[in-house]
Amino acid sequence: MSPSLNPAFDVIVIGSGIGGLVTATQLAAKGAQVLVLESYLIPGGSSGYFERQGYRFDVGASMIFGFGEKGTTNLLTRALDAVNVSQETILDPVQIHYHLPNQLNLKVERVYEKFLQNLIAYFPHEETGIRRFYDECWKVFNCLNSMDLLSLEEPRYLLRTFLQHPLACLGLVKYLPQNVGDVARRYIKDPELLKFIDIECYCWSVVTADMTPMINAGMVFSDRHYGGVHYPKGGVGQIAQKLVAGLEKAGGKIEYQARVTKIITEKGQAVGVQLANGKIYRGQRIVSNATRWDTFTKLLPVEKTPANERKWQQSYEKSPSFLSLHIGVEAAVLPHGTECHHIILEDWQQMTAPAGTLFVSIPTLLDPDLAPEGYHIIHAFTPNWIDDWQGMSPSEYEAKKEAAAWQIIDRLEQIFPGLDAGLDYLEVGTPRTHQRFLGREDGTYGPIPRRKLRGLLSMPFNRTAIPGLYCVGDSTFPGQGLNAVAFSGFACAHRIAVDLGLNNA
Ligand SMILES: NC(=O)c1ccc[n+]([C@@H]2O[C@H](COP(=O)([O-])OP(=O)(O)OC[C@H]3O[C@@H](n4cnc5c(N)ncnc54)[C@H](O)[C@@H]3O)[C@@H](O)[C@H]2O)c1
Ligand SMILES: CC(C)=CCC/C(C)=C/C=C/C(C)=C/C=C/C(C)=C/C=C/C=C(C)/C=C/C=C(C)/C=C/C=C(\C)CCC=C(C)C
Repeated sequence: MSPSLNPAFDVIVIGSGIGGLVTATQLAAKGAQVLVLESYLIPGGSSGYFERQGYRFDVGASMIFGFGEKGTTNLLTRALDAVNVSQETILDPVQIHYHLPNQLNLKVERVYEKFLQNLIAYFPHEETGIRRFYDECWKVFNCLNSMDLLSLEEPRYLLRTFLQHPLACLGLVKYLPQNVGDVARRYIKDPELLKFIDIECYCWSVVTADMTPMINAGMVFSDRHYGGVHYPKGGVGQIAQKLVAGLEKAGGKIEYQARVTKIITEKGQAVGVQLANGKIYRGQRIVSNATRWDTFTKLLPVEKTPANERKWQQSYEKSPSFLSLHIGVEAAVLPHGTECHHIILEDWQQMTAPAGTLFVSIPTLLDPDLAPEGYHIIHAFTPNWIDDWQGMSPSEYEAKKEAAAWQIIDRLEQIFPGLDAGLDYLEVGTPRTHQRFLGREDGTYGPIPRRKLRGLLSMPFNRTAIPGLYCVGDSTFPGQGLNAVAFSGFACAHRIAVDLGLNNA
């Protein structure tokens, strides 16, 4: 064996985002020899963290679904359980505090009826429509929450699930091609209320209701009141750290600073990977947790991009990335009773424009240990395209970052007066930062439809046209979100376990 050839693994996972780690832990728990290769220093990808001057900042995600205790949709709880690890979480009593145009100032309370009452108070003439719309989202959720969530590419699972839960399966078949906008307009007429439904979608799908799949909305709009939104004690980075601990307990391995530069194919089949340092690993199955754009244009030669991937790229494009402010601030700036998550928008016309909608997360309100005593963390971020940050000198880049940061701070001042004076720490990340540290082309948050599509019908599952190669993460069904990529991980591991003939597949 040549010195650069390492022994074969059953499964090699490229990337340790939550999608990659759920795949890896599920397979290790089923007895597969698994290797995860992560280019960065720590696991987690977009769910990672970094520490500065006593603050522990989350890189990206902070509003976490999937930590509930009951049902089948609590996929993060289940993923950790499967490898005998657990994570303490803190229940968030309000999912989002919206600060919207025309003084629409509304809290999405954990208790469903309270949320409905808050919304009905603004739109009393639409009470029936509001109830019917959100109740229909519950129908989707109840279907999902009644069945084991595994690979839709595994016919025996589909048949078994259909025989056990025929009505739930038929319900999901009905909703799979639907988008939220069409359902909402069936019940709601008030244009401002429809705008509210748009931002309810936009703040996690980064597209309006017309383009947001009904299945995903069913999950988000119901689970926030069922399993609830939780924050992991110690920061979002803990989820990946715990999954890695579970992976290693189950006999799996992870290597850091291991950047895969090539997926090796032989006779058209994926058989291994090559790292930037030249090392080669062989595996029976290769899983890419990199985005589809990175997988099919960087890790494989562009000219070999399968036809179905080209077709997919005609339906989906990269969403914008984010401009992110990681702020440390004196605790006195935040009034007593401030909620953890806020959405700020001053003008409906600007909702989908770059730097239009402002997302705010203040995790120290739930876990004060993430900041020095007497201080809070504010993570403020807003969609932004990488093109606006290219082709400038280092000093121009720094100046643009600073100007953009102060515009955001000015907007935050409207909600949290005194923020500027109470600033203790400020770090600005741009789409270039996301691209560099997360290995995501253009720093994208994930795929979005190029035009109105039929719900989730065109989102690819885990297998690819290249035998032996699978994808996992937010470039696969059902898209963005930690609980969504956890589903993708469960499904990917299930399909591979069947393909490898593992026990307990
Ligand atoms: N601001 C935000 O809130 C935000 C931003 C982006 C994504 N997200 C969320 O994060 C989740 C994404 O999870 P995911 O599992 O799809 O992936 P991910 O992007 O979080 O993780 C992918 C991992 O793969 C690694 N990687 C990429 N290319 C590699 C290579 N060639 N070799 C080795 N390692 C490589 C990256 O370093 C990263 O750790 C989604 O839920 C999404 O919604 C949130
Ligand atoms: C057999 C027959 C006949 C049939 C069959 C049918 C079936 C079975 C079907 C099935 C289906 C399924 C399973 C599906 C699944 C789905 C899922 C799981 C989904 C999920 C989803 C989730 C989601 C979407 C989530 C999301 C979230 C997010 C994204 C979040 C975000 C957040 C952020 C960004 C933040 C914001 C805010 C602030 C800060 C304020």
